[in-house]
Amino acid sequence: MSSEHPHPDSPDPAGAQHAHGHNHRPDPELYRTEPVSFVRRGDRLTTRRQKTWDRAAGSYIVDVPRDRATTSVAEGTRIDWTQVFGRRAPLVVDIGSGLGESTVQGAMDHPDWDLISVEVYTPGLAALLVQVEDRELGNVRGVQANAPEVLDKLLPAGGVQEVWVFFPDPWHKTRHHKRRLVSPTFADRVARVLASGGVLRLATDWSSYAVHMREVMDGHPEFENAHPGRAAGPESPLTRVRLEGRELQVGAQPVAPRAGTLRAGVSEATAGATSQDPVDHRGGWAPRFEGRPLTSFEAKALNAGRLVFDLTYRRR
Ligand SMILES: C[S@@+](CC[C@H](N)C(=O)[O-])C[C@H]1O[C@@H](n2cnc3c(N)ncnc32)[C@H](O)[C@@H]1O
Repeated sequence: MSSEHPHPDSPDPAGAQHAHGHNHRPDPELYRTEPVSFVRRGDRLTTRRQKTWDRAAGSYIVDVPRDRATTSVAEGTRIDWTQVFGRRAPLVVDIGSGLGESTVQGAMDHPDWDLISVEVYTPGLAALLVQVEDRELGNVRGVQANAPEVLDKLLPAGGVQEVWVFFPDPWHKTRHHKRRLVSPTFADRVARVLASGGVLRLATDWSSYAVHMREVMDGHPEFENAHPGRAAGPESPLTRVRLEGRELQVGAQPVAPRAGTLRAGVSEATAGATSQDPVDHRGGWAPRFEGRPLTSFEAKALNAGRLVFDLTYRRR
């Protein structure tokens, strides 16, 4: 997957620089009120995916009226999911579904659920369609649109059972943090669509993003951590990253060493650590979600020595 996904931090994303620099290339995303969390990438499909797309997109990719950008959702759009799936079933929304592995796994494990893959990347959705056809899954649909707009405009208040955000683009550079998908406003959006008792599942292989996610979600009044205090202290993956210098091989940019007892090279990732105490006393990390397949993307992170942080929050 990563070979198909150029790292969002490598090229300067459209708009992040050109909007302020001397190169005034128009940015089609700038009309939006918030920076988007993705960079549009090549949409070229392999022959198999193209054939599948041509045959199956009409049935499985939900038709979304657009505003200005091709990934936008026009104001006033409503979707009747009962009509789309032909039944009323618990809705699970996989945001930034990549090549669709988690969606497909969820659909196979829970034929009684309906799964919605939200992804802007056409080859990802085409890969999803290949699996949906191969496995004859009737309980999956794809939506090709910007996730915050999907949450606001296409999903009913209190109508969703689970929202999954697995390995969102990390946006390492400080000036790009505003592009991170998980933010307080994102949490508000998820809170609106989740039913009471519904669940938000998060996973990332970057400790700085994990700390940020935990900060945002622990601070949100509508959510409670499903595993408060779990894996704190020496058990915490965060403690291990801090002490073992596991993010030395960061691809995107060199990580800044911190002063004090932390090993040189431990990143800003380490946000929240004091130079005296690298131990994560708070914990709250969830066990690995068993419904999350090991994607090639996650395998690559593990091979690079990074750890994976799972978080689960329940809507009050
Ligand atoms: C790093 S990949 C992870 C894919 C998958 N969840 C996994 O675990 O392998 C992140 C994906 O999120 C998608 N994405 C990022 N921002 C998005 C947004 N605002 N709306 C929809 N998809 C988005 C990207 O196109 C990319 O495919």
